[in-house]
Amino acid sequence: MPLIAVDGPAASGKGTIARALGRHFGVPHLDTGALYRVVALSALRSGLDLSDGAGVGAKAAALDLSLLEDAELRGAQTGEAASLVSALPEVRSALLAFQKAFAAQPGGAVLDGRDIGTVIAPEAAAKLFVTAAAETRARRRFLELTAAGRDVSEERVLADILARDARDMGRADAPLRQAADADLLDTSELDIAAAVRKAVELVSSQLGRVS
Ligand SMILES: Nc1ncnc2c1ncn2[C@@H]1O[C@H](COP(=O)(O)OP(=O)(O)O)[C@@H](O)[C@H]1O
Ligand SMILES: Nc1ccn([C@@H]2O[C@H](COP(=O)(O)OP(=O)(O)O)[C@@H](O)[C@H]2O)c(=O)n1
Repeated sequence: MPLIAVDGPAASGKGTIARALGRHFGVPHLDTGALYRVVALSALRSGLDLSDGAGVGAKAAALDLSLLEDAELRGAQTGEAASLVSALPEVRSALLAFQKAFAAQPGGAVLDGRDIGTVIAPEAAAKLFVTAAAETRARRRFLELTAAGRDVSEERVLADILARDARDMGRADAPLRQAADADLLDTSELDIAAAVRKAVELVSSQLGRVS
């Protein structure tokens, strides 16, 4: 059964695509970014210093999955904090086993994140690296946040996204990068339906199937 890895920068549409791939191929989906967001939210609420590897690592080891439903999970502050805590090796190693176990399900799986094709599931049968122009990504995230009732400016969202991408690509432990065997999917000029169609086509071809 197919194991599919989807990576890419913030608001590129990787979650939307990964969810759709899960439905199309009939495999469960894991949004790994949400795990880092849960850790960030726990750390923020406990007043931890976000560079405290041991303290934040303990939050990752005792993952409070009820926070997946928290209203603040998708907020910009949580995303920024997630990008800070995700650079801590203690946090990455505490989340490794959970993600690897999800990927190893006998029925297959699709995971999206930053290091799925490179670290979590390098053996994946199909890999996509989803990207889009930074301005396009900022626009999408801005629309998403304002639809959720958040008061943000598009300029601020763009600045946050650029800062987060730089940190995610520049960290020593599992940096964001395209795996050598991943297909690049630029969604800048594609709406959701077209992006999903293209993703299904690329993954089907990697799996040696007709889409
Ligand atoms: N191709 C697309 N065109 C327009 N909007 C998109 C596209 N893909 C995703 N979106 C929207 O952009 C936002 C971010 O998408 P998401 O899949 O959550 O990105 P990521 O998981 O990469 O952060 C969501 O509101 C989503 O509905
Ligand atoms: N596999 C992953 C997934 C997310 N992350 C981190 O978690 C943060 C939040 O991830 P996310 O996927 O929810 O962010 P968006 O792309 O949705 O904005 C990212 O900025 C990364 O720093 C990671 O390091 N490794």
